Amino acid sequence: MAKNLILWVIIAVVLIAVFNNFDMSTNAEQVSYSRFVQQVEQDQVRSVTYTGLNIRGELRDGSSFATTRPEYSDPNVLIGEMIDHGVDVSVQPPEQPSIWTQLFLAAFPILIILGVFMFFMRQMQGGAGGGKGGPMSFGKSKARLLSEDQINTTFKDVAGVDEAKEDVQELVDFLRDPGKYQRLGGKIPRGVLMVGQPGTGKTLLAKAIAGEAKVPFFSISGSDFVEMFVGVGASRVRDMFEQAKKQAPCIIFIDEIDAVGRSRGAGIGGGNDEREQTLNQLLVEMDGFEVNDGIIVIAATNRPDVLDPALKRPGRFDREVVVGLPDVRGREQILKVHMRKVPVGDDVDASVIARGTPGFSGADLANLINEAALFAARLNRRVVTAEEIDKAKDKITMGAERKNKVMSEEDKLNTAYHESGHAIVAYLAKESDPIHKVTIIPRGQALGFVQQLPEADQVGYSRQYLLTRITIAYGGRIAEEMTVGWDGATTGASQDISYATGLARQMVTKWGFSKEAGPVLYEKENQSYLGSSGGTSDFSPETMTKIDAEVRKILTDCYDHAKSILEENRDKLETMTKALMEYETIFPEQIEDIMAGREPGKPKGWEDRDAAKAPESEPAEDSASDSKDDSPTQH
Ligand SMILES: Nc1ncnc2c1ncn2[C@@H]1O[C@H](COP(=O)(O)OP(=O)(O)OP(=O)(O)O)[C@@H](O)[C@H]1O
Ligand SMILES: [Zn+2]
Repeated sequence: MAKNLILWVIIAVVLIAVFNNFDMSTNAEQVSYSRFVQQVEQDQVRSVTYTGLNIRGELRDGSSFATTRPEYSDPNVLIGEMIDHGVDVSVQPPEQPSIWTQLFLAAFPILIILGVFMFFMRQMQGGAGGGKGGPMSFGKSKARLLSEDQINTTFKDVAGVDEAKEDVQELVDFLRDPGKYQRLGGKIPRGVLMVGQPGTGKTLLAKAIAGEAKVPFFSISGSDFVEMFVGVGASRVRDMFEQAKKQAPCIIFIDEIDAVGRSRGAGIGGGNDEREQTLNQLLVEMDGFEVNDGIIVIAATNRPDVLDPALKRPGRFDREVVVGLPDVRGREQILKVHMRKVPVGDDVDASVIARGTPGFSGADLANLINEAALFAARLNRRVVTAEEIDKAKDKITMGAERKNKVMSEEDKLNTAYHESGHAIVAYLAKESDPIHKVTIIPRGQALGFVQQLPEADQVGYSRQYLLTRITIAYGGRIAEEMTVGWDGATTGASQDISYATGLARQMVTKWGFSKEAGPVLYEKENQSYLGSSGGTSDFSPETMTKIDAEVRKILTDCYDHAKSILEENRDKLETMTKALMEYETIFPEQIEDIMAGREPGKPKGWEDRDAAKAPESEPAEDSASDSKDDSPTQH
C-alpha cells in the first residue's frame, strides 16, 4: 500500500515533467538570440509572440522558430526595432503552471512524508524481526510471509523423520494443484497438528512442505496472538486468514499452538478471556474457509495433551503428524545434512557420532556440528576433526538444562529391556492391537496416547481388551526385574503402573467389569474438580474396601499373566533387547523374526549400510534419565 503510493508519486512527477517539456517544444527551431536579432534586421521575420522571456515566431519563408531573450535587455527597444521592420508583434502574459501542477507541487512533500511513515508502520507490523508493532498494529496479524521463491527448504533438508515426511506428502500433492487433487477424489486436509519435542524439526518440515509445493508460507507463533488487550488476538487471527486467502494455495504455520489452544476454562478462575476469544476466532476461521480455498493450517506443539479438544474435531486439526526424536539411523542422516555445510576431516564418521548421541534432537545435532566448527575455527583448523566434535558434544551435554540429553549406555539397556517386555507381552496377549514399532527413543506422544485411552469412553472396549492393556503395561517393569533385577528396576515404570491402576479402577467403578462390585457406577460424573478422578468418597468404607480389593485383584492377575508370558519367552526378550541396542527402532518384520526364534533382519533403511559397520558405541555418559518412554509400545 505504502509502496504503491510512492510509485504513484514517481509516476506523477515523470508525467508532469514530460508534459511541461512537450509544451515548450512545439516543433519550432531553436535559434540563438543574436541570430534572431539578425533575422529581424534582415527583414526575414514575419510575426513574433512574446511570452515572458520566451519568444516564438514565424519567418517569412513559413518556418517557425523559438528563442529566449536575455532578462536584462529592454524589450521595448527590440519591439520598436521589430515594428520598424514590419514584424507583427503580439505579447502574452507569462505562462503559469496549471492549477493541478501547482496543487501537486504543494502536496508533494506531504505525500512523501506520508509514504515514508506508512512504509515504516508496515515494516513494524510485518515484523521482519517480529518486534512489537506499536499501537497502530493492534489487530494486524504478525504473521511473517515467505513467498514461494524465498523458500529454499525442501524434504532433502529434513532428515531422519521419514514417517512424518510420508505423512505430509499428500499435503504437498494437494497444494501443488488443489483442484486436480480434489477431482481425483483425495480427501482434502485442512488442519494438521505436528507433534514433537522441541528441536525435532517441526518448523523445518512445515517449511519444506511449502518449499516442495512451491507455495507461500505464513508463519506465526501462538504467543504472538496473545496480547494484554481483549479482542486483539481475535482480530489478529482474522487478519491473518484474510491475508492468507489472498495468497492461496498457501500454508499457515502456527508454532506453539498451545499458547492459544489450551483447553478453555482450564485453570482456576475460569481462565483467560482474551486467550479464549482468540481460540474461538481460530476455530471460527478454520470452520469458515472452504477446503478448496487451498489453505492448509499446520500447527506445532509439544504438548498435544493440553490442547482444547475442540481444536482436534473433524475439519479442524484432525490430522496428527508425529515428528519424533531421531533414532540412530535418523541421527546419522541429520548429521550428514549438516556436515555438508562445513568441511569435515577424514576421521569424522557420522555413524559413529550418531551412536554416541542417543536422545539428541535434530536441533541438538545441528548445534553439535556448529559448535564443532566454531572450536575448529578458534584453533585455526581448516577442517573439523573428531576432536572438536567430542568437545562440542561435551559442551552440549553439560549445558545446564540439558542434563538428560544423552542416554547413558545403562539407561539405554534398561529401556531396551523395558520396551522389549511391553512388546513381547503385546505380541502374545489376547485381543492386542498389532505392533507398529518398538523404539527406545523417548516419545512423549505415545505416552499421551496411552493416558487418553481410559477417558475415551465413547468408544467401546471389551473387558479382555482392557485386561490386555493392563497386562502389557506391566510387561516393561517385569522385564526389568527379570534382567537387571529388583534393585536395578527403574522409575521408568511409574507411568505404566499409574496407567494400569487407573484403568483397573475404572473397570470396577465405572464400567461394571467386576462381578464382586457389581454393575454399579461408583463414580459421580462431573464432580471432579480440576480433573481429578477421585470420587468414591461418598461410599461406605466397606464398599471402598471392596472396590480396592477388586482393583487389586485385576492388577495382580494381569501382573502374573505378564510375568508368565515373559518367563516363557526369556530368550526372545534377550534377542529383542539386543536388536534394540543395535537399531534403537525395530518394526513388525524384525518382531516377527524374533518371535519366531530367528535372528532379526536389519530394519528398513539399514540394508543399504552394508559391511562398513560402525564401531561399538562410546563410553557411557553419566545421566540418570528419569523420563523414559513408559508407553506400551503399540499404536
Ligand atoms: N530432522 C531434521 N533434519 C535436519 N535438521 C534438523 C532436523 N530437525 C531439526 N533440525 C535442525 O534444527 C533446527 C531447528 O529445528 P526446528 O526449529 O524445525 O525445530 P522445531 O521442532 O520446530 O523446534 P521448536 O519446537 O523448538 O520450535 C533446524 O533449523 C535444523 O537446522
Ligand atoms: Zn513402560
